[in-house]
Amino acid sequence: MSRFWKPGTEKPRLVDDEEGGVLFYTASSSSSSGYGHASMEKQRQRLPVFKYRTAILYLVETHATTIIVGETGSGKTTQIPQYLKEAGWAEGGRVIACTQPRRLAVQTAASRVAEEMGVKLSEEVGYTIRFEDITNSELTRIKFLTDGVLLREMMDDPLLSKYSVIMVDEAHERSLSTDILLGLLKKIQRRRPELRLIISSATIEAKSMASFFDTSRRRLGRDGEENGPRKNPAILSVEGRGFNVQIFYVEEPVSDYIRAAVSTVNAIHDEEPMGDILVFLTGQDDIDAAIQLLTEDPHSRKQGLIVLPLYSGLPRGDQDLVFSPTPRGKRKVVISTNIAETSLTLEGVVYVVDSGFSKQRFYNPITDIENLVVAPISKASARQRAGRAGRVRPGKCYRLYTEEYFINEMSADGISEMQRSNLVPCVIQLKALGIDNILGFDWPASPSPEALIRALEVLYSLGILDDDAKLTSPAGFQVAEIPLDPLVSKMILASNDYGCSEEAITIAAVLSIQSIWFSDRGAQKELDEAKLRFAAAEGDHVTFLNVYKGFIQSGKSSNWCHKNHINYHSMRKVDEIRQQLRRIAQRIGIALKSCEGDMQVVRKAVTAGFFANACRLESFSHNGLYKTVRGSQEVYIHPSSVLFRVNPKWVIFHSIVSTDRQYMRNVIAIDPSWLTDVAPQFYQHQQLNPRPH
Ligand SMILES: Nc1ncnc2c1ncn2[C@@H]1O[C@H](COP(=O)(O)OP(=O)(O)OP(=O)(O)O)[C@@H](O)[C@H]1O
Repeated sequence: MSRFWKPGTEKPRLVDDEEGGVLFYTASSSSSSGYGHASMEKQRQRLPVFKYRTAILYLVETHATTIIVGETGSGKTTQIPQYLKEAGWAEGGRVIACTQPRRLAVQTAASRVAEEMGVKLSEEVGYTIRFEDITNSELTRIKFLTDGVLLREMMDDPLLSKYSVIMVDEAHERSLSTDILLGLLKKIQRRRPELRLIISSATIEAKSMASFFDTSRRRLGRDGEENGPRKNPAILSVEGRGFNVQIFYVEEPVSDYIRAAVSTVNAIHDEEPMGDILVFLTGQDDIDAAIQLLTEDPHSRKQGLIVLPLYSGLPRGDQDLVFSPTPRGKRKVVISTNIAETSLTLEGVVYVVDSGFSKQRFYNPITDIENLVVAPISKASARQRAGRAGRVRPGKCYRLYTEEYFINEMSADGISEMQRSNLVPCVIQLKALGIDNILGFDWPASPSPEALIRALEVLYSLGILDDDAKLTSPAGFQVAEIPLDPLVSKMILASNDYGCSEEAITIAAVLSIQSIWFSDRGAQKELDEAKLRFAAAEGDHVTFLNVYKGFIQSGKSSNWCHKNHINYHSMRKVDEIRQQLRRIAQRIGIALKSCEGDMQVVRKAVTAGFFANACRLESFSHNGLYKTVRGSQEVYIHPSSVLFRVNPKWVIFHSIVSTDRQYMRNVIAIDPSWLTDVAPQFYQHQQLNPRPH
């Protein structure tokens, strides 16, 4: 049996990192009083980055690119944009941009900076995430946004001309959008020497990033002298962090990280002084399981704990609870995915419990399947997670893996998303920005040629690229204008021909949020019954239409949602996204039209977008074994689908989740002849002939 170290029962160890220095520098005891009643301005001045204010402003002035590495919590995200503004970089109508890989980080950083500046969020300080623009084109001077949104802005303004400085924060995450953005910003710099870039992170490999941006040899003036700012990037290392974070490791590997996380939370609650706990698990399933153990299991339930989930699909109201102050005498436990890993400050958090895992995308170009799989995190992520403690007072981080594993086996940075994703969205984005030679694009880390070729092939079959691999006109340009996965956008475009754009837009809106169902723990039976009231024989997409229709007929009533186990906040969001998509559709020439209940045309429109995800029933064993038509991969219908156990012969799925098997989520029944109608180049007849048995 593995021996599980329990906090409080043995002496905590403060450990050294692999470079020999103390992993987390211990702040002097005077800092442990926290900021308490200090004024906001004093708080700002106590952050480690404050000592570097002049140096940062000097480097930004004199260098085209500045790379800033500073511990988590040192003040990079919240302070640097303010320093830039104070130094005049937002004068003359210019804007300072700060990008984040995650939506939640964008929202919280913008709120914090607005609060520190004493201004209303949406005016001088604002933010933009997909489907939510809290800025004012006249007033906003500091703008937080996801890197994906900044990429979209390039479609209207390829040189991003309104920005004076663009700070790419948390660059170590190497999200798909961050990498595309870095490649494009490097191009823009050549055309806009006055633009300044800041690349910041706690854990970035500064030297390789610097060599990527180093254009000094290419940019010498005629006489060999440099013009304007220096083209070789400056690297600044911000020393120090706010507060000490002690790191603890388990002595033996744990076999069940959910149970280990729960027992660690309970041990902290029993043994440690007050302070909230942030637990990192991998996804909603894990989180629900841990919450169930912490709140319902008589062996592990504790008094005085307020247990809250945090994941990207959580409705806004529930997310806000996480940020609300903890009532006196209680301890909040936030159980989160890696959404809380970077940039976030949860004020009451003193303890972090790190499972060592996260859900990551992995794409296989051979099978053409992108999976979300639970995989070990990198050292960079582990440091970010630990950095969520010790932000407003000293903290502790409990790692549910051994120290030896951390030092010897955990990879330093992990694999960038670019190298493990389906590249269809990335390729269309670059094409829309006029980058024709995708294979020759200057990537910070090159994607696999197979994945790129596969993406080109899919886009060609969708009619989005022509024989010269250029965007088709108008279809390719129209699809690129819709801020959704190109397969969903193609479905909307095709719905124009089938006369069902209203339905396709509703489906697209539902697919862009995590779930419209309210999954109350322990109420699975009631949820299943509620689903049956809306279930359509054609599949999940048509079921969504039934739910949306019911919601509208109820007058968008929260009561109606409650009675039907439907998440009211999600439906409000669907309605909002739907309105935005309708506006975009009209702008690009799609007629808004309903097919008035003719579900065959809706299914054809779905097929026109998702034909690459077609599957054929192979056998009824194990509740229905399917194989993908293109890659012959074994897949099953997910139990949450209305088609689970119904098993139509031919289906199309929206996405795959992997647990013990590969499960198709959001499934619709189709007629195989539609596949050759909508994508003759992709499907040759002979592939579709064998009958299921
Ligand atoms: N919402 C908040 N409430 C209270 N304090 C906050 C808040 N946001 C930031 N702070 C304070 O400002 C400090 C700096 O935060 P900031 O996000 O700028 O750091 P950072 O260097 O960007 O960290 P990271 O690398 O983790 O994103 C925090 O450690 C915390 O003390």
